Amino acid sequence: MSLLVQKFGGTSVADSDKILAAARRAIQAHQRGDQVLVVVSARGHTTDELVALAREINDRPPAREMDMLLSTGEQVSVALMAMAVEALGVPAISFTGAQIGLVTDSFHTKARIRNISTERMQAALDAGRIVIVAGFQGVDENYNITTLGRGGSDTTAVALAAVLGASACEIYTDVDGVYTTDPRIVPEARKIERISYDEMLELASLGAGVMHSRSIEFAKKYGVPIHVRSSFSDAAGTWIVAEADARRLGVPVTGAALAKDEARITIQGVPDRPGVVHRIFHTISKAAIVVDMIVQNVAVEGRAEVSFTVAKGDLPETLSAAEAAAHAVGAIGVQHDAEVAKVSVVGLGMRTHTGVATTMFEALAKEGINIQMITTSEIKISVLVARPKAAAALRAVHKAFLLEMVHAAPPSPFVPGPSSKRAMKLVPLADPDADPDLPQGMEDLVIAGVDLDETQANVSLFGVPDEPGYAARVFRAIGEAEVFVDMIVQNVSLEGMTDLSFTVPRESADRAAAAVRPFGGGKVAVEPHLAKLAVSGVGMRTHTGVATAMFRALADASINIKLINTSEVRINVGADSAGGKLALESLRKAFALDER
Ligand SMILES: Nc1ncnc2c1ncn2[C@@H]1O[C@H](COP(=O)(O)OP(=O)(O)O)[C@@H](O)[C@H]1O
Ligand SMILES: N[C@@H](CC(=O)OP(=O)(O)O)C(=O)O
Repeated sequence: MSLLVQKFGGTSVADSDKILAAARRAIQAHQRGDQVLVVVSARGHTTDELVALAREINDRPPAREMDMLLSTGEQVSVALMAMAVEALGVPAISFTGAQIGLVTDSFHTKARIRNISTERMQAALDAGRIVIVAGFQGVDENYNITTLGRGGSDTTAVALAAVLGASACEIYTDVDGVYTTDPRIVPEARKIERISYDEMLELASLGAGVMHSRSIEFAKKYGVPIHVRSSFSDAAGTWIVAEADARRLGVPVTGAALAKDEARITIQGVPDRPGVVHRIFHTISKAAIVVDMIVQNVAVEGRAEVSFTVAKGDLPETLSAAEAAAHAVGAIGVQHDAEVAKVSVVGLGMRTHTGVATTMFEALAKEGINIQMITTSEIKISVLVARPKAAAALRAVHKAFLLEMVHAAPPSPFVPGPSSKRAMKLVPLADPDADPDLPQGMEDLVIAGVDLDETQANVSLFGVPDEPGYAARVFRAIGEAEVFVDMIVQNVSLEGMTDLSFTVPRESADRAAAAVRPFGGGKVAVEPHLAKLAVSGVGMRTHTGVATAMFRALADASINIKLINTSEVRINVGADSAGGKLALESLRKAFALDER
């Protein structure tokens, strides 16, 4: 008998009819012979209403009391859902997070799961009941109620599927799957039949609100297939699965996303020497701010510009941290823009297709949209644009990659394998016999590897005019010279001019330099010996300290950082090749230690 986890989001339990409809779905699966565990969120906009209510009373409500309050939304839902299932004639039992021993750390309003006890749920399932669990909540070691951060019910559902060895985790929502982009902004968006964990992780963090990034990290770590589908229809939705099951040949881009509420901070005139980048991000991560797009390009006259983005709401705190950091490292100043948005494309196919960046930049150029910043990773390209242009930029990019067509012919439906105990061995909390080599908490960071690539060269083009169409023309010329570009970094322009850096295979560096020489001020620099260092793993974004730890390890080895780009699953740094091996050693040492 296999076990199915079904999660119903706020929109799917908004009123009593919807609760009854969700209960019927759970019962259908139960009647097919599955054991069924249901995770529910607070009804409709309950959580938002509770947040607003708290703010009416106290504009800085204590985080512990906030969790006490917010967790009530899900408690209402589980009770009603259990009543609905019982009303339809099937035995059910509801549990809060505390009642299933979902133990978290004590970071109120953004707690991480450490451990879950399966006994009580398993006993109820074995007794033939449908088990209903409150999403989004847990309890710390001292029995304080905690919540997992907004959207956290997805994480609860996937975590329960992981520890119980469910055959799949179904996420029921108000759309019938993951779309090529947000269908509210681009009505031509198409449903994606299958997507890999890494692509979904990128899309989720880049703005596709349909799934919570942390839940995908869980699914990847524990191998849980996720099926995102509509609560209001029986149509197959989107399967989020391992790469081998998701690959689509011939398609470079799987989806596009928009993060609307971003703010950009630039630290100007940062001295180009080892340790400086580490000091900057250490100061910012100490303020518990999640830094997103980090861009540093090659220094001019011993000074570089370091830019990064944060959620707009975090801007005031970030600015004070950035100003302190700038002062500490002897930078010239801090500049910011609160009116920016990030548009990204994601696809496994980018690893093998050339010209993806050019297509994206040309689509934006055609709409007259200026690209303020560029950063890339193996499977994504992100650009920063002015917020009022964001929706038009997303539509243009979606169209350029023919995303309204590529998913029209669905592959055969994914069939999950039999239920198996895929869960990693979990160490009981505070167990004196715990194996120090195993993660202590389910959401601990897992570093998969540290790599050194010494085959690349860096090409920088200085004095590029900051106007629409430039990046498109430059990368078209590189494409025509048949050069495969790996990392692209363009920092924000401060005086109407910007610099563009990119990495290419060493043997094609001169060809690339010749191709871009006609552009900009014509000043091109080739750094033929670049060491590209990468740290990859699961939890890189949610554990903000990873980039900082990487920069610290490089600073300790006196390695100067020249280029940075980050993604959900990887942080890449370009450094002087002379120190490559030393840097690799230093990183290996740094990440052998458990981060938290
Ligand atoms: N790429 C995407 N595919 C599907 N939906 C998306 C995407 N990007 C954003 N969305 C939005 O996410 C919404 C569903 O997420 P959410 O409101 O959190 O649901 P729930 O309350 O069920 O958890 C959809 O209504 C859709 O507008
Ligand atoms: N109710 C919580 C948790 C959650 O995950 O909700 P939903 O599944 O509706 O996104 C929130 O609004 O953040």
